[in-house]
Formats: sequence, structure tokens, C-alpha cells
Amino acid sequence: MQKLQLWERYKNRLYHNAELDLSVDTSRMNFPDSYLEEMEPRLQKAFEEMADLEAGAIANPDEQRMVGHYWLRAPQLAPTAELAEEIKATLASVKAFASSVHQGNIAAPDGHRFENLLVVGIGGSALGPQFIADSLGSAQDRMKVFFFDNTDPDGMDKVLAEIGSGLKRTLTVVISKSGGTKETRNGMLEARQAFEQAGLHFAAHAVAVTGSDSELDRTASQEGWLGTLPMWDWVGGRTSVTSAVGLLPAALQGIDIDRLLAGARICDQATRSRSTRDNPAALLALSWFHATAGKGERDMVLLPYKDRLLLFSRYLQQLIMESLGKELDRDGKKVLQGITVYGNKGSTDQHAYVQQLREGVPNFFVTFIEVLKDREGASMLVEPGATSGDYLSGFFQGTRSALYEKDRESVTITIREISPASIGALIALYERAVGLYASLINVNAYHQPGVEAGKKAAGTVLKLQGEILEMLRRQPERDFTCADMAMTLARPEEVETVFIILRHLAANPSHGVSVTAGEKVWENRFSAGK
Ligand SMILES: O=P(O)(O)OC[C@H]1O[C@H](O)[C@H](O)[C@@H](O)[C@@H]1O
Repeated sequence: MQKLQLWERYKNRLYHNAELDLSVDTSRMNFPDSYLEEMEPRLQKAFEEMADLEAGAIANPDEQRMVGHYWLRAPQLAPTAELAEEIKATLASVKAFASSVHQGNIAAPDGHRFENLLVVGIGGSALGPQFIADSLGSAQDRMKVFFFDNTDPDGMDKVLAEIGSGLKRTLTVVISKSGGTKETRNGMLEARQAFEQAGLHFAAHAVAVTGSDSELDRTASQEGWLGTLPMWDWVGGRTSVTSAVGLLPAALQGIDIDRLLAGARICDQATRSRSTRDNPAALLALSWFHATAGKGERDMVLLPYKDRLLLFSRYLQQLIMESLGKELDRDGKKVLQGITVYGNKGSTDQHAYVQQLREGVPNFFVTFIEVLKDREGASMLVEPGATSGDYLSGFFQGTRSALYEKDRESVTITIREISPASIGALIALYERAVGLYASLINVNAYHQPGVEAGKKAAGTVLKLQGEILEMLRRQPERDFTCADMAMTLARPEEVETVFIILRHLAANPSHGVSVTAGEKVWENRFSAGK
């Protein structure tokens, strides 16, 4: 298509929301104009389902749950007055807690204000808070934020080393909706040990965000933590960033959570429109459907031209892939659905994998995110007539057209600036797009049955490890190959797992397992004797 024709298509298709200062450009998606009309009946059905969901229908039938993340920024829309009150009361508690911490009414045991924040969580209980902290953080933050988002001991050591003696003025927020996630439990235990080793009483530094009567909830109340904020079963982990999960760390960091919620709320209003062309989430969902044939046939590459949006692709990976990546549709038919999401930031990625995007396997579509405001204040000229920000914009435009020339499609989202409101709007935009797209492809976006399989298998491995350790200790004079061990435990079919467990045990001092090299690595001999 010629440039001027494209310009006509751009004007014809551009969605712009003046209140949010947000645009969605689908002119570089090559669907014909008739596509919107063709999809209209399916889309109207998706709007209908979304309205039912917002009204409190059991939109997640497998778990018999309502799906209420939209109420978090408009409590009056919650289906009962009690829920509305709980949402408002929790928001008030988040603000009151953060302000007490900032004012020093809730202080470190040495009487000094808390200066650092250690957030312990994983998945939806970490990705949202991390995205908010990174996109909106600044040198003026009220608290410096750190994360334990894994059960990697070295990762935790690295964070603790950064905090250093600041631990005595560190507030720990442990976040887990279920309150039983092992990685988070381990992070909490490791944090507790670090506090104790520094002579500090963990409970005086800890607050929880979790479901009522969860394991974490009980621990927090038995140990007398500073407080607990609720998580509800009608908020999914991956859409929990506008609940206490995202709001408490953000408020503590000093981010204006009212503006974040307002941005999300305004975007929610815009994405409730049943007029497809006026609904930016519907336009995204339609673009995804077109690009992937409604079957995930192409990957979504997210290219924000802004360092502060680096973690957005990681956040969206969970939101989109955990919501859409499903074996069965809502009728129980095997569909193997999903859309693969990846990306970092432009123009950095231009010097990494954009080569393949332009010339290699055409199995993707791009979502560019353009941010108009370069920085606070004016910029120096890096050459006559051009700033660094002008270059960033130039590279964005260059990549968009270079890809389009080669028939690589893209959507562009433009926002004026990075602010709590625009981040709230982006989050709400994608939450709604995922929901609408899930309706279009008939999958339940709100459950994650596949996650359980890996968790169960990990439990089995840890149990087998217990048996191995017991056997090694019972016969300290004996050394075992993995095959010996599997036979001795009467689990010959588990020999590979036994090998992997033994190799890991011997690589670490905690369990006192040593290794003697065999001819082949799988013939190594392991022993608990010295
Ligand atoms: O908040 P939690 O209950 O600890 O869950 C943390 C995460 O783990 C699970 O495995 C789910 O797949 C995620 O959706 C969830 O966000």
C-alpha cells in the first residue's frame, strides 16, 4: 500500500481517547475494512459476556468464581454492597498503612522510619508490583523497593546483600493470594532468617497480603505481624495489580495510587463501549484475532520505546499466556489455544533480534508502544536539531515502517507520558482485551489448570529427595550410584530423577552428600559418609 493510502487508513482507523491521551493505531494490520463487520456478531457476544462478568456472573465456572478486578477501581459496580464496602475499606487501609509508615507511626523497632521495602511474592503476586515499581519509581521514592520473586537462594542473597545493614529499616510485604505458594513461603522463611541473624524480630517488620484463613494469614496472625490486607477469590492473581497486591507496595513506594486507579477506571469506561471502533480493547482483540487466525498462529512481540516499560512484556506474558493458553475451550473441546508474548524495549531490541523480525521467519506481529514525552524538562541536542528522544522516536518510526515494508504487521499504542494514570490505563486496556479475546476464541481466561501439574510433580521430586536422604544417612558407609539408589528404594523407573536429585544434593553443602566421580557422570557414586 502506498504511503498516502496508508495515511488515509491511519486516519480512518485511529482510535484516540482525549481524556487518557491514548491512541491505538491498527492501520498496519492488513485486515480489510469488511473484517470489522464480519466479526461484529462475535464481538457483540463478547461484550455481552463481559457485561455479565462485570455484573457478578460466575465467569470462571471451573472454580465457581466471579471475576471482579474491574470493581477494584469502581467499587459501586460490585454486585453487592458488602463487596463494595470491602473494596473501599481495603483501599482506605492501604492508604492508612502507607501513610503511617511514611510518617513513622509504624516504624522500625529502632524507632527510625522504614526506608526499604522487600516484597516477597511470585507470578501475579510479583509481576504487577514489579512493573509498577519499575515504571513509576524515581529517586524521590518514599521507600526503596526490593523483590524476592523466586525460590533461588543466590537470587535472595543478592538482594539481601544490596539491602545490607538497611535490613533493620526494611519492611517486608509477603504477598500470596492462596497463601500456600512454596516459592513465596520459602522467600518468607529466608527473609525471616536474615532478620533473625541480624538480631531483628521478623514480625515487627512484616505485613501480609493474602486470602482469609490461608496458611500465610494464619502465620501472620499467630506471629503478630504488623498487619494483613485481604485478597479475594474473585480477583485472579494476574489481574490483582489494582487490589492490595499492587496498591500496597505502590503506596509504600510513594506512588499516587488514586491516579493509577483513575487511569484504569477511565480506560474501563472506554473499553465498555459496545461500539467496536470506539473500544480500544476490542480493536486490540480483533487485531490479535486477525494476526493469529484466532489460534495463536503468530507471536505477539511487544516493543515499547521507553525504558520504563521494560517489564510490561513480562507482566503481559503472564496476563495473556496464563489467560489464553488453554488445552480445552469452554465446551471441553481440545483447542490448544494461546498467544506467545515476548519483547523488551526499543530501540535496544533493534540491535538484538529485530534482524530476524524483518528478514527471518514471519511468525509474529508487533505491538509498538510510543510515549510522546521524552523526559522531564528539555533535552540537550546530540546533533544539530535532534535530541536523544528524537532518535528514540525516529527508531520507533523506522522500525515500524521497515517491518511493514516486509509485510510484518503491527499495532501501535501511543500514550503521552509515563504516569500513574497512563500505567493504570495500559493495565486496564490489556485486561479487557484479554477478556474480550478469550470470548472470541471461547476459552475460560480466568483459570489456570495447567499450572498445577508442575507444582504436583515438584512435590513428588521433593518427597523422593527425602527418601534418598534417609537412605544415604541410614547407610553412611555405603556409596550409591543413581541406579543403586533407585533399586534400593524399589523405584527403578525413577532412576533419572534420582540422578538429578543426587547431583544437585552433592553440589551443595546443606545435606552433607559427597560424590566420587565414576567413568560416566551417571556412574558417579554418592554418599552421606565423610
Ligand atoms: O498469589 P499466589 O497464590 O501465591 O499465587 C502466585 C501465582 O502462582 C500460581 O501458580 C498461578 O499460576 C499464578 O496465577 C499466581 O499468580
